[in-house]
Amino acid sequence: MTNKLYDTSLSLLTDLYQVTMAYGYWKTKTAEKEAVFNLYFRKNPFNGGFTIACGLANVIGYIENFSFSKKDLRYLRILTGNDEKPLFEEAFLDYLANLKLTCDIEAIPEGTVVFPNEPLVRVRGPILQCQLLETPLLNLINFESLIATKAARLRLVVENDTLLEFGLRRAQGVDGGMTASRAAYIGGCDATSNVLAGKLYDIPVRGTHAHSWVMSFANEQEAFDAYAEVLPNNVILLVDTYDTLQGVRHAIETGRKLVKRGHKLAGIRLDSGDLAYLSIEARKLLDAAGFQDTAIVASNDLDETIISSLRQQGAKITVWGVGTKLVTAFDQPALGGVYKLAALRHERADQPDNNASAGKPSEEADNETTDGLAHQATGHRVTDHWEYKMKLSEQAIKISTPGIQQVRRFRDERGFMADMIYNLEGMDGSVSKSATMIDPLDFTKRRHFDAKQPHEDLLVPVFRSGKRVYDSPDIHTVRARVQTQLANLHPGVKRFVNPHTYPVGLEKGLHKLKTKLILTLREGQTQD
Ligand SMILES: Nc1ncnc2c1ncn2[C@@H]1O[C@H](COP(=O)(O)OP(=O)(O)OP(=O)(O)O)[C@@H](O)[C@H]1O
Ligand SMILES: O=P(O)(O)OC[C@H]1O[C@H](OP(=O)(O)OP(=O)(O)O)[C@H](O)[C@@H]1O
Ligand SMILES: O=C(O)c1cccnc1
Repeated sequence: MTNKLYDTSLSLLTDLYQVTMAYGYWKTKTAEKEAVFNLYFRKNPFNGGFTIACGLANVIGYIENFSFSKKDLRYLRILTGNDEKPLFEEAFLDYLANLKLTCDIEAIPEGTVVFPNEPLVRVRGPILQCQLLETPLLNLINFESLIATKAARLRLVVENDTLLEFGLRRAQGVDGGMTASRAAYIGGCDATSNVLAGKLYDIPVRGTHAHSWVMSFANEQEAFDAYAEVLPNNVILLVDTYDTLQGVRHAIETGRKLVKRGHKLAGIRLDSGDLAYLSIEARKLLDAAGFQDTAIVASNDLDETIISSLRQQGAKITVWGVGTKLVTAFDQPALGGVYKLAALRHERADQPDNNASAGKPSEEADNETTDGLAHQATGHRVTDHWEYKMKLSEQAIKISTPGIQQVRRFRDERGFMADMIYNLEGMDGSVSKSATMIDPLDFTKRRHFDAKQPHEDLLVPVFRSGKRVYDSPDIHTVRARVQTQLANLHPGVKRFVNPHTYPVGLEKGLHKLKTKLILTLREGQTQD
């Protein structure tokens, strides 16, 4: 029930520079050079302590449908450079016409809690193909992860109350609305008002009515009675069109008539004014009239801060309708996910690697000379020779991590303890015996894990040589996963004000590899 918006190839849904670089790789005969790219973000959104991974199902749909149609190629053919001459030569367009994705892709399943600098997706394959996937992968993962995280924050605040997503009218266009509804449900909403999202994604749909219904009648009582008459099984009356507490009395009147007909007044909705005060007063009126089971729904520019405050004020609201601030991720409109080249495969098996060590994740790595080391890999290739790549920056946080990365999450009986990023290709099995994790921003901070420490590797195979090897769980399973994942997080990581930083570090061998590479690259710069 996912991906229906992406049942067609969207291979041109990318930045032009990806296509021009693809052309460059093709032209310089490096298109097939094997590369590894990691997709990760550097900072949790909303000044929070965690992020929810989301968007993989749509990534899978995108990749499975990937191809350049005749129409796509016709368009690329007419693109010109500064000199008005065609950008791409015909033979390249023929190459694209026959291009089939053959990448290996690993990803962290949707609904997993993730943290800065961890690869959420790792793409390994011909560099031209990896490059073409950068923009769409970022587009798909960044937005959905952002919205799922926002919804998860709202869920933390509303606890067991009902959370409805009402955002379509304020969403960023059609797709923004659709994917936001999907991600919001995964993050923790109970239902959406978006009917198409309900249909395509199997999300429960719910709703009340608008002020226009009330305004279209001679008076409020008539409007409520008429609504109850036509929809007796879904009576949630919006009471604030004229005078809220008077509106509650009118709703009670309609409720009495409903009860006589064997139905019930399911709820009233407040959409303006002081929601704490009005909900408390409305609750008193409803209870006094015997409508203890009638729920009070609230909406009006809500977000997790306002809801938290309303609950602290003793508001008697049990159903929360959240629109604009959820689907637009109002206080942080983008997750800053990036996609960085982390390794390039050497073509000749006996070629020494002058740029970096093998990044052995073991205690022994310390004792070895790492210069020019050609290492044995334990994966499906007998000998792999990788040149590790990284992007330097003056800001430590912006320096990318090299390597073919995997994330190992350690846990104890209380929940998740720490995540260790390690270099898979440098792995010689010893990481499963014991491992040392180093804080990337303070190398003196270390943690040791022995072989008995329960753990899980987060990235799972999704595509092998372009063929899908992973079935996305249904959306309800993904949604449930978010809650079990959050239950494993220390409360300090989940708090909104100055959250505790969940420990994410580099395995010792990878830390060494990164440090050495930084030094090599900086030296290279000064010599130039
Ligand atoms: N008791 C409360 N504590 C904190 N925030 C509240 C409380 N009651 C309402 N709010 C929030 O205050 C914000 C705006 O309310 P404001 O009074 O400006 O407009 P309004 O109630 O929508 O008025 P109107 O729609 O009549 O113009 C909304 O985001 C609403 O959710
Ligand atoms: O406030 P949001 O979180 O976006 O939730 C959705 C809003 O959409 C509807 O009204 P609309 O905003 O269209 O009109 P109104 O502001 O006049 O109520 C509804 O009554 C909510 O207030
Ligand atoms: O059903 C509702 O009450 C609703 C739907 C969309 C936006 N605001 C409210």
